[in-house]
Amino acid sequence: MAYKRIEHYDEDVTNDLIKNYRETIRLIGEDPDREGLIKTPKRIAKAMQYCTQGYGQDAGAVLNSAKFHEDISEMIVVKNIELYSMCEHHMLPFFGKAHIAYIPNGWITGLSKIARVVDIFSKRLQVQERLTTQILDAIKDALNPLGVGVVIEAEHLCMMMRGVQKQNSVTTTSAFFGEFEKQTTRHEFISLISADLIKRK
Ligand SMILES: Nc1nc2c(ncn2[C@@H]2O[C@H](COP(=O)(O)OP(=O)(O)OP(=O)(O)O)[C@@H](O)[C@H]2O)c(=O)[nH]1
Ligand SMILES: [Zn+2]
Repeated sequence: MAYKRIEHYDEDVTNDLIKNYRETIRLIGEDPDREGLIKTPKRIAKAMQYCTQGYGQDAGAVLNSAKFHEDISEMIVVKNIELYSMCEHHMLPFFGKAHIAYIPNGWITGLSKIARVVDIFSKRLQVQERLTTQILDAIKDALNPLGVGVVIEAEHLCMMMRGVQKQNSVTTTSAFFGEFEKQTTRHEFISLISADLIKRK
């Protein structure tokens, strides 16, 4: 699958979504023909396609598009990569930060490509755990590195604005492969990101 960015919206999908969101607006007791709402179904249709554009994108192709041969065996860390995703249970946003490290094995990738991979898997309906392992697997498969570590911290609106209504909980998920399964390597990575972890009073 080629790496593509959505620069236009699929007309048929947009028209079908507009019909759906007009109906949704009506079902929640609003008037879809009210002046302030008249363009809303189209806005949501575009926003939803934007927020789920990761389905049309291939993380492996992105990582391979800027892959360079380098004999480096030290840890590379890209931290504080902001992410916005939607939980697959409520289709409400969850958002936070990803911290990613890998130890190359002859190949490195462009730093921005690591952040692009986060976007590709975030812009789908997700659970935070699967998002974490998908990022890990994509880097593992594309670069064949000695190790990969991924830590994601996120706040889930489905736990904040509804449901259990906890405003301060932060969910941390992690996935480790290869060298990062060893405690020393894992500790080095965690110590490099520890100052950046989300703090709560
Ligand atoms: N493991 C995991 N759970 C998530 C994630 N996002 C949302 N959830 C949870 O998915 C669960 C769905 O539970 P259900 O009982 O089917 O749904 P619900 O009745 O709306 O649950 P409440 O949110 O507790 O009101 C909830 O516990 C959510 O907190 C995620 O990324 N990972
Ligand atoms: Zn949810």
